[in-house]
Amino acid sequence: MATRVRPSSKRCAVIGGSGFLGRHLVEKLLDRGYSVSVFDIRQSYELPGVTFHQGDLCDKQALLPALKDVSLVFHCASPAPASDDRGLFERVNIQGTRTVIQACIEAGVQKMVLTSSASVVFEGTDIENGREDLPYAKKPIDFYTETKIQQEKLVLEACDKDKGFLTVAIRPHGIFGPRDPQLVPILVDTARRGKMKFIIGDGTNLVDFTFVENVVHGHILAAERLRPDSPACGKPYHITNDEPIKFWDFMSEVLVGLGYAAPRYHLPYALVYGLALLLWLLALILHPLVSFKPTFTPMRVALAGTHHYYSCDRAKEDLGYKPVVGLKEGIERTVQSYPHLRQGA
Ligand SMILES: NC(=O)C1=CN([C@@H]2O[C@H](COP(=O)(O)OP(=O)(O)OC[C@H]3O[C@@H](n4cnc5c(N)ncnc54)[C@H](O)[C@@H]3O)[C@@H](O)[C@H]2O)C=CC1
Ligand SMILES: CC(C)CCC[C@@H](C)[C@H]1CC[C@H]2C3=C(CC[C@]12C)[C@@]1(C)CCC(=O)C[C@@H]1CC3
Repeated sequence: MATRVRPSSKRCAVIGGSGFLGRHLVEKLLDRGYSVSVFDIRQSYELPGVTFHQGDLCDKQALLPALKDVSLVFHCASPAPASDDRGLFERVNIQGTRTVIQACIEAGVQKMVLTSSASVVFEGTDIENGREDLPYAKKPIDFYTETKIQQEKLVLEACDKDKGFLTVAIRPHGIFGPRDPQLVPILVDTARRGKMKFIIGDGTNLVDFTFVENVVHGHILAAERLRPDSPACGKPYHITNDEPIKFWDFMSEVLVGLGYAAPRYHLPYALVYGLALLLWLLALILHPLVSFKPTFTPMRVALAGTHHYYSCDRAKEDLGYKPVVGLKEGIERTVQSYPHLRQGA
């Protein structure tokens, strides 16, 4: 009689493992003795101990070989929020996540950890010390957020102890660190174009920025604590640095660290948000004729001018989470890692 080989608990797959967070996660998993199978639409590096599978996660047949003999799957793939492409977000984050779940069940995967986002509850207005029981945003701020909500619901609803398929979602916020393709590069590009002179609003709004290694730590704890008797089954967890900082202080520290001037002049929030909305609408209407991508999108302006910080008490209680790198050290290490983005480089 053919016996099915039980996948090793130290063999895992990282979907989206070529990305910023995914690669940091892969590196930490290797350090901890896991062997890793990466599935991504592109291959961005090579590492001993990692098997790469290149393909689109919407294609179940392409996914299955990457999940062979794997007991644990991390799903951290998503199109970049800046693409603002509704069709792409729906295809990858919603239909693609359905396919990932089906493929995991078919391949006998036992645990799945989704990288969701704390933004699933953000509607563009203040959130102070938000807990996981806040309702999902009824009016999500953009297509990215809208599809992250659907994605998280799909994954958490798929948790089924009887079938032996356990799921959990990690909701990070404002991830930063070495090799981030988004936050620091966009910030520096905006500064180089002379557009980082202004503070939107009064500059006192508190925000979470989370060093990438803390986000990785939260993912691995969730995976290792996820068992049929664990409170983590089918639940979302905020993972932050647990050190909310003024949005504009964080921006200034990064800018000054890289040799640029800190923003100084204040502009009223409502005015900038209104202009950003107008530009976004113009870009949408004129899209077939002219293509332009405004830097100050309504989403970025809302993130820059409101409080959005979250409690990670639930992760502390259920997962034993505690940040492993403080904000000050995280910022220093990030700034050091971008010599090519320094002023004058
Ligand atoms: N960067 C941030 O501040 C935050 C990110 N997140 C979430 O964290 C996750 C990772 O984000 P990052 O590492 O920042 O992004 P990233 O863009 O660096 O990585 C995403 C990876 O997904 C891959 N991918 C995209 N579409 C795919 C497809 N159809 N099939 C296979 N692979 C595909 C990309 O090639 C890329 O390597 C995402 O789910 C994102 O929504 C959540 C909160 C904050
Ligand atoms: C032009 C400036 C006003 C802002 C420059 C920095 C921004 C690019 C970033 C500040 C907060 C960041 C953020 C995200 C992307 C990059 C920022 C807008 C996310 C939208 C990434 C995906 C998420 O799930 C939530 C993040 C919130 C914070």
